[in-house]
Amino acid sequence: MRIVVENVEKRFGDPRKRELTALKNINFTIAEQEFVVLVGPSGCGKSTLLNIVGGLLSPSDGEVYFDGLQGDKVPRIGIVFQEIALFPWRSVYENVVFGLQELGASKEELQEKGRHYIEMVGLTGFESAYPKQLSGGMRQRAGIARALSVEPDLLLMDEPFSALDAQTRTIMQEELLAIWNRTKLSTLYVTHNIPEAVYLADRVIVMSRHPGQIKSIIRIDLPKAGRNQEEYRMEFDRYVDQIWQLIRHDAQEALKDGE
Ligand SMILES: Nc1ncnc2c1ncn2[C@@H]1O[C@H](COP(=O)(O)OP(=O)(O)OP(=O)(O)O)[C@@H](O)[C@H]1O
Repeated sequence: MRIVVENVEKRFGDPRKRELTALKNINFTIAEQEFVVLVGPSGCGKSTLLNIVGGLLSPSDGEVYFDGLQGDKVPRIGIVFQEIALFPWRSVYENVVFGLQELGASKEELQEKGRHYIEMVGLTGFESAYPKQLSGGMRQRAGIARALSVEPDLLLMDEPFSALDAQTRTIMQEELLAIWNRTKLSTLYVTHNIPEAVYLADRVIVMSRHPGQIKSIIRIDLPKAGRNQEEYRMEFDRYVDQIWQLIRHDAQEALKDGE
């Protein structure tokens, strides 16, 4: 199964007045078990593209399809946003199994999968806690468990750690990689943070802005586990620098435009 994004274009606004072309000529694929990261300056259309891939927005032109999905099965998509929208009146367990409940899972399945994914994100013991009793990092973990619990064909993550402090963010990146190594889900991940992209990605899609287009697609040829170790430091930094050089000009322009 492969996700194909073909000739996607997105225009906002009234065609009779001034339209904004947010995305133009977007073509890429996400292979089975591939972790693809979108990076680019503010306003280049990362979130718009993620929402189109997730079916939350429709493209003005082009299409997104799941190639090789069995029969006429509807793809399952798990989404994690920057601010996790947990239901405040539901416990961690009730939040995590929410999607499964919507899909009509049996009570046994809810319990089994709830336990499994809560354990996977390190929240065992907090099943009955409510979101307001959790730290920001724990809330993100619960949101990740909720997205995983439906066992999606594609996991979408839009800046999931950007509201966290730097230390928590580093820990969460490591944990996400460990979780990904267990689930191997096809993933599309949006971030501003270039080292985060190099740390997590099989491939990084670098975008430019006005209109949002793909500037380059870079394969990160470093072992997935341990790429932050000393022995890979030089290659890691070279990737970070290569991506920064591609983004730098657009990022400066975005700053001038106040985006
Ligand atoms: N609903 C909308 N109506 C009109 N314009 C929109 C809408 N959503 C996004 N845009 C515009 O489309 C462009 C891309 O926005 P988008 O939020 O996708 O960028 P981004 O790369 O995710 O930005 P950031 O990194 O700052 O979150 C921007 O110029 C934005 O103002």
